[in-house]
Amino acid sequence: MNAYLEILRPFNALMGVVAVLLVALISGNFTLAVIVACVIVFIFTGAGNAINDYFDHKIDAINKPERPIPSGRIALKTALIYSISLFVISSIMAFIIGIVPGMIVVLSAVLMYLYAKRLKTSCLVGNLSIAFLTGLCFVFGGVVLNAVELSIILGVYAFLMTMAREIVKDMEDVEGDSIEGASTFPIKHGMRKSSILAAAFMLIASLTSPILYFIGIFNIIFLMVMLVAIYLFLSCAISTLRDQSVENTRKVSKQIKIGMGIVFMAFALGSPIVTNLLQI
Ligand SMILES: CC(C)=CCC/C(C)=C/CC/C(C)=C/CC/C(C)=C/COC[C@H](O)COP(=O)(O)O
Ligand SMILES: CC(C)=CCC/C(C)=C/CC/C(C)=C/CC/C(C)=C/COP(=O)(O)OP(=O)(O)O
Ligand SMILES: [Mg+2]
Repeated sequence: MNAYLEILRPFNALMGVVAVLLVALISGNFTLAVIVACVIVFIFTGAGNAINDYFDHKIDAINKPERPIPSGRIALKTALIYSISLFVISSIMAFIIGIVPGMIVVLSAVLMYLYAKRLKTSCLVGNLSIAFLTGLCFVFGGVVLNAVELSIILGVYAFLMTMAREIVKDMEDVEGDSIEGASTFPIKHGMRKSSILAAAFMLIASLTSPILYFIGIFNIIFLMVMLVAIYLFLSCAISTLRDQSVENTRKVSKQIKIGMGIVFMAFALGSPIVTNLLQI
């Protein structure tokens, strides 16, 4: 894959795009602004991944040398200019949609930069920043599509599950992070307490998610598909509590991401448009 595309982590960026499309699908508000919002989220997420790799280049040279910067396929300064350019482009596009979307993107870009430069090494603050930005992805779609209340509800779930996954990722990176002098939750409070905190976030998000059916946002198909995701998240929680090894946390991190994909399908199949289509 081209290094300038790879550094954006296009799969993550597309997940952000899907989040915006889901808000459109669930709210039934399809306008041209959806397309612009999707492009903004793709570019912003890519910029966030690029600035993250820029500040991580030393630790990535040890842990992930195949990445574009440590492998020499993108020069360090070029990566910085590339990331900042993408933040500027996504901000300008957002202001074209409106003042509020523009302010959301600019403030998010500042938070993303601060996360990558400094916040990620501080206990829980880095996790909260990424989880907030991931949840804000839905809210950004809601602001553009005039479906703010719905998007906040979905954003809260994205926040909770991303918090769980970020803590698991910090457990996976505990060796490299401690060499770098980071003060992540696993380093400060140990792997056992980290596994309990991550499992708590997974359980809260999973076990409360059927509420979205009972309050009428989604149809019965949502509930059926969610049972698969809930089963996966519960097994991730149990696995993390049982085994805090790097190998197992790497496996759990991947499984949580798969669970997020299943939740995306539950949101789509459970949406009112499908309800009307199937007359259920
Ligand atoms: C139980 C329930 C309803 C959960 C909802 C979970 C859900 C739908 C989450 C959505 C998450 C989302 C919008 C993700 C966008 C992609 C993204 C950039 C997420 C932030 O990931 C940061 C992570 O550290 C990147 O690392 P990696 O994935 O290893 O590259
Ligand atoms: C607010 C708007 C307009 C959009 C939000 C769009 C989204 C989904 C933002 C999510 C935040 C984001 C860009 C996260 C990616 C940054 C990242 C890779 C964090 C993890 O970094 P590390 O802890 O270094 O882990 P890695 O090993 O994956 O590098
Ligand atoms: Mg990194």
